Amino acid sequence: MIYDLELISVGKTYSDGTVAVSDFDLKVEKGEFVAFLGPSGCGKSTTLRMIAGFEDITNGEVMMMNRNVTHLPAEKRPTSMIFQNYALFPHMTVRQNIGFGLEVKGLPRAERDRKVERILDMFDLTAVADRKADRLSGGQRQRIALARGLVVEPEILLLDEPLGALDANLRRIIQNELKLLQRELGITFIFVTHAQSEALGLSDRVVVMSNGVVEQISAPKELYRRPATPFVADFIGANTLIEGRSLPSEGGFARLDTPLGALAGVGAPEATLAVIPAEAFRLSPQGTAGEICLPATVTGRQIVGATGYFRMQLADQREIRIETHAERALGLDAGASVTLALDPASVTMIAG
Ligand SMILES: Nc1ncnc2c1ncn2[C@@H]1O[C@H](COP(=O)(O)OP(=O)(O)OP(=O)(O)O)[C@@H](O)[C@H]1O
Repeated sequence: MIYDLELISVGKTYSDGTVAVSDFDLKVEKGEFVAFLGPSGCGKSTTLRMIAGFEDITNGEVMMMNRNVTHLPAEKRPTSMIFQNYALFPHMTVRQNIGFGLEVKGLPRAERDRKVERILDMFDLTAVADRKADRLSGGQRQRIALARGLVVEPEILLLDEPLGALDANLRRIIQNELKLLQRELGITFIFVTHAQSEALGLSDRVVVMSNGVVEQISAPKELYRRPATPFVADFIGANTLIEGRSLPSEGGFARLDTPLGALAGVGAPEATLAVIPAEAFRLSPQGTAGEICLPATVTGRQIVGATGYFRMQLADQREIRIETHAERALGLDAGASVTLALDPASVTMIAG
């Protein structure tokens, strides 16, 4: 199998001793959209810059299409990078900005012009092609940055929080455009973001990072349904984490002895942490066969249209929030005792 991009145990220690990334392994197929997601400072940008060739690699190797590019300068790599602040040249026109990369590569004038015109048309920028880049809106600048990255026809496009400077509305619009564009061109995208919804909504796979290490690499749905580490369980979605002591498995489910009683879920028998997504809790007087039933007390309730929002206290005093149909919420005021049912298939058991 030939991968577009392969990171083999890649690490980066800055000269001041900061370990920004350790042992990063990743294989990316042609045309995949991969997001690097994690809190500020977790090493996302450093990894992207190492892939681009803007940052020396301390350990490990970077391969692109079976070729070792670890020590290849940035301009010789089949990559192109788009920065959060777009890094446009303000005094150059849109056309000059887009053509700059081709000029650096030494393409003949006629070919350069042809490529630039084509991409201006594709990004709907022909009308503003002769304007200076600093006389444009955020959305237009964003398009220019994308056009500039794509005009050099990279195999891999690297995007470092490219939508970070846009307001929420424009961000949504450009997210859609970006996804369509990526599908259409079939180019591999590596996208850095700290916005969970952006990573889960746009990418084929998400790499979750924390403190310079990869926590999990999964498709968005899998990441959401089956977090593999306590960090991911806490960072993605709205989960309740309950620690316990492992019990023998039963009925194909791992089991834990917890302060709430025995819990069952999907995972290894030696797991010690139950991860319960907010939407898995169901208000039900007796549950159905095979479900786990937990007693709870209503501590707060709000009805908005057809939805009832509850705060509930579990037996170990922790508070959780659940949503249900408004009609089920009627009569359940603060202080009411209820039973919450849980399907063990929706619970994930992991090592704590
Ligand atoms: N040039 C540098 N010299 C020393 N340490 C650095 C340098 N650049 C980044 N770091 C450190 O390396 C770690 C990773 O930084 P990096 O910018 O890769 O994180 P990030 O996940 O991209 O964060 P953000 O979302 O804030 O951009 C941080 O601890 C950061 O302070």
